[in-house]
Amino acid sequence: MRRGLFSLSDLPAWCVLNDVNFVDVKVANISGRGYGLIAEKELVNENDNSESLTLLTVPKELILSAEGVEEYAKESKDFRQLLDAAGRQSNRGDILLFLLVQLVLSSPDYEGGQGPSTPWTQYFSLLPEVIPTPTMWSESELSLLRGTSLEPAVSAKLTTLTKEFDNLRAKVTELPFWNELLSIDETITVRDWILLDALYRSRSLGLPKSGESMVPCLDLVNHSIQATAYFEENYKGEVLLNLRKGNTVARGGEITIDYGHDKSPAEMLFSYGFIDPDSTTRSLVLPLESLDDDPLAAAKLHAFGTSPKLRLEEDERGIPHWTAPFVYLMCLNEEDGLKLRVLQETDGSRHLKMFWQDVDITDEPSTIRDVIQSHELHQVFELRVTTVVLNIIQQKLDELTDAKEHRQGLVRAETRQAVSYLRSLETGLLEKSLQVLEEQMNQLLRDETVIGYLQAMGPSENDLSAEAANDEDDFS
Ligand SMILES: C[S@@+](CC[C@H](N)C(=O)[O-])C[C@H]1O[C@@H](n2cnc3c(N)ncnc32)[C@H](O)[C@@H]1O
Repeated sequence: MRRGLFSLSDLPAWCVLNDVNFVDVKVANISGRGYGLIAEKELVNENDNSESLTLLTVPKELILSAEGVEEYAKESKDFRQLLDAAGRQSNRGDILLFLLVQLVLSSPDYEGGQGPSTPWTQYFSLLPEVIPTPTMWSESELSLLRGTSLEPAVSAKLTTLTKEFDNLRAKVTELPFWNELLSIDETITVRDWILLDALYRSRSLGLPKSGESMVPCLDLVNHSIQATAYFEENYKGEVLLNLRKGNTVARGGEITIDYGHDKSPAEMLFSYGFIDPDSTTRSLVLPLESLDDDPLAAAKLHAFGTSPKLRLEEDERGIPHWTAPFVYLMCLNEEDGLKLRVLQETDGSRHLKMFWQDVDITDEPSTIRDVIQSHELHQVFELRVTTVVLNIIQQKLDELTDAKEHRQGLVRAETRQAVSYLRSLETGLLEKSLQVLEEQMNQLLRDETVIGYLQAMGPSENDLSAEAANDEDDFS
């Protein structure tokens, strides 16, 4: 659907009308970052200054939160109908529906009849049409992600967004206005839904009282690890942007906030469409799949409860560490002491229970790593686990280095640059992790219990251990 027009020069009047107050700062174009906030004069907040220096105040009524959505539903019967038909599953989903309404109300194609506009209706047109997040990339750009940890995440997200949009269309068939826009005329397509999701993901923030919300004007502030400002929600429910203590911003200098310095490079690119080399932790997350020949695979996945992941992260000394509690479940079986049982309650309901040596770990499946420590064969278990993790990392590294660049189609220079940075960070982390795991494996292979166990297993198992680092098997 065509977007409405609302330029930066219209913003001051909108702010006056809606009680948004900028103090000594203004919105400007920032090279390579879209809009951002800059100082109109030198801003100083001394360390010992007990008063916060507030640069922006946004009234509670403008905050787009779960409460804000409900307020609008009270004012607009049409929106309430839409929410009742297709919403109330999650705060995010309801906010996306609110944004969908604003997209329609603010479009030059809109011919009226859908209830009152809100301050957001006009403000929506100021928001970018193109967000650099991967869900909005072209096929050629997406192909650059091949082998990275982001490839499965983006593909899964696009599948979810398509399903959400199809669901939305199915749920509004009884609402003629929306049915026409979404299904008959197809004026609104899945591309619009992807845009709304990207806007939400890249511009929402967690407020202490209102929860995950979008705050107009505060969402124009860019990120830096050396952030000069921070936001807060005061007792009146207003959102404030304050200069940090001990900070000075020169006239014309940009005011920034910290979007979160514990995010991995892939998460940063996924949520915001850029990687800040200074602010990302050296980490990556890979989805885990059960071992092909594990007869208990489905039960273990069910008992684990969440989708299993392998996380690699470098500490401050640059040493990589891995966490993947599910790999312990992958490598343990009945004969080791892992039991999965379906228990029937007196009311007839059935539950899957998981035990390690008769200790019930159903509620805390991730504690498996700790509870096996006291077992006499725990070094043998560690060897299996290390072998599996090592194989996963080796395979990922091969995928990453084997992926050939697909040169067809348009690829923006900034996208190519971001992906190439991501690839080099992930390659480095995988290589380092591999080295550490190989050392761990060699140490385990020198352990007396492991040696004894492998000898007892006979020559074939022994040969296996000698080539463990390259082995596809899991020793189980
Ligand atoms: C909350 S918005 C900030 C305002 C935004 N620049 C605009 O024009 O509306 C977040 C988006 O700003 C851009 N951005 C913020 N900080 C950035 C940075 N340090 N480097 C590059 N882009 C940045 C990214 O496109 C990100 O998705």
